[in-house]
Amino acid sequence: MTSDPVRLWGAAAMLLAWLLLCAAIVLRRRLSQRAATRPVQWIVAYASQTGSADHLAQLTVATLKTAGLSALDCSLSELEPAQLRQSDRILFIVSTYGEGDPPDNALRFVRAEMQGAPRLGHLHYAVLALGDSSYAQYCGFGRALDQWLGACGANPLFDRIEVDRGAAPAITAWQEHLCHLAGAVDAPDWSEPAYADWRIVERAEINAGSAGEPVFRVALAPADGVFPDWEAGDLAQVSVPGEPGLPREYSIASLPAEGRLELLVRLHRRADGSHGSASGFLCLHAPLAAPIALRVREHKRFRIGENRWRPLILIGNGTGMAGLRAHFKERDFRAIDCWLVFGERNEASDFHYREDVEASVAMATLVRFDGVFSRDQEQRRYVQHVLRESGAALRDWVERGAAIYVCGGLLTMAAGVHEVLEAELGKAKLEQLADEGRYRRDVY
Ligand SMILES: Cc1cc2nc3c(=O)[nH]c(=O)nc-3n(C[C@H](O)[C@H](O)[C@H](O)COP(=O)(O)O)c2cc1C
Repeated sequence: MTSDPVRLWGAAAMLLAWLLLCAAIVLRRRLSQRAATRPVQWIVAYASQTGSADHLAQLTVATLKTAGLSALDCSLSELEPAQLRQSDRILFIVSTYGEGDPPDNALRFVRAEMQGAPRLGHLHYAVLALGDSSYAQYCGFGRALDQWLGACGANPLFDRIEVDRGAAPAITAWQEHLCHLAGAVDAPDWSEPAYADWRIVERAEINAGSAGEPVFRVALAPADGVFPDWEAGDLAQVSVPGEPGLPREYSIASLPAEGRLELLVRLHRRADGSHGSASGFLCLHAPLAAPIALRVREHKRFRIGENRWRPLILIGNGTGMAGLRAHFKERDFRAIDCWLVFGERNEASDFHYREDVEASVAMATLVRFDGVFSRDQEQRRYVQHVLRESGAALRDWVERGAAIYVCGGLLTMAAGVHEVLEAELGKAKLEQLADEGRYRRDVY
């Protein structure tokens, strides 16, 4: 021990310096930890069946980020209970399906959250509801969600905006609110890709003698010969002359490698006997040489995506064969099991793409094919009957990792198929498959 005051002061100074250094290190680490765990400022939660809400969510996030804010998008089912209870800003972009029902990727949220009434007084939110005013329950899910959030005490940033069939003014109104919230001056360009001129290269009625309305196979090619890229599952939007701003969407049945874009179009007949404007145009009135305004729309939720190496169960009816054909055609290039269940009225007249189905069966791409023709026997029989009778096979395929793709009429097929899948696989399992992107539907 020393009693020399100079040495004692020196030691004290060194100790102080060391303590200060330690404090600085701890403080710096704390600050950087806080920065790393700082919650994201904006969450954009979407619920989408055919990708429009999903696409708008991505644009919304990009706009917020451009203004220097932190933002992330997720599907409503991916929104964690803690995120809902802790975030103070969430933007909801949701569409409506069925008869006022939520899209598939909102089902978990509806069951887990909307049955209850968590206290959300801290939350500021806005709802962009996508819908179609020709349905009785216009924007039904968006309205229900908005009402529920209000009842839980959440605070609307501005009134719900409803978008009727993608109408541009409503989307512009949403953009303006966003720019205001983000403190941005210039609204970014959200315009959709332009239509290109296409021409019909072949058009044929393919169900002569059918008990149903005529179905046409319409093959198109771009006027400039340059095919855009698309994938199995994607959609073609056709702008009908005289009806700008209301494009009609059709599942694309072919792949770019085939050198044509094929659609299956059922000629729609109205109650007064006149033809639907879009189907009448494509099937009957559009002259073969005249330009048709068309653009391809990516349909992420019906693409193969993460399911590329999984066995596939393809289920559909009627013109839903279009979306399924693109998927099994693509499989011809890869040896992975595919099971197709297709329903129509009569085998003789309504077996769309018969040659392609038979070719894929011969190539063993389709290791199982069930054609279910409802009127070929006394008792009406539909795809859901085959699925019910094949419960063990269904479970086995899903056990082996299969993904399920459903394309066709909602009321004429998909609702019944959904019920059978729930019964055979279990409600929780089907929900889990939907969450994992292993149950995908393109229904209309
Ligand atoms: C089978 C089917 C059922 C629909 N039911 C409704 C409905 O009940 N109410 C509504 O407002 N819109 C309804 N729509 C329209 C969709 O909500 C609308 O097309 C929306 O823009 C789709 O957005 P998404 O691509 O994000 O799923 C329905 C669409 C389809 C194909």
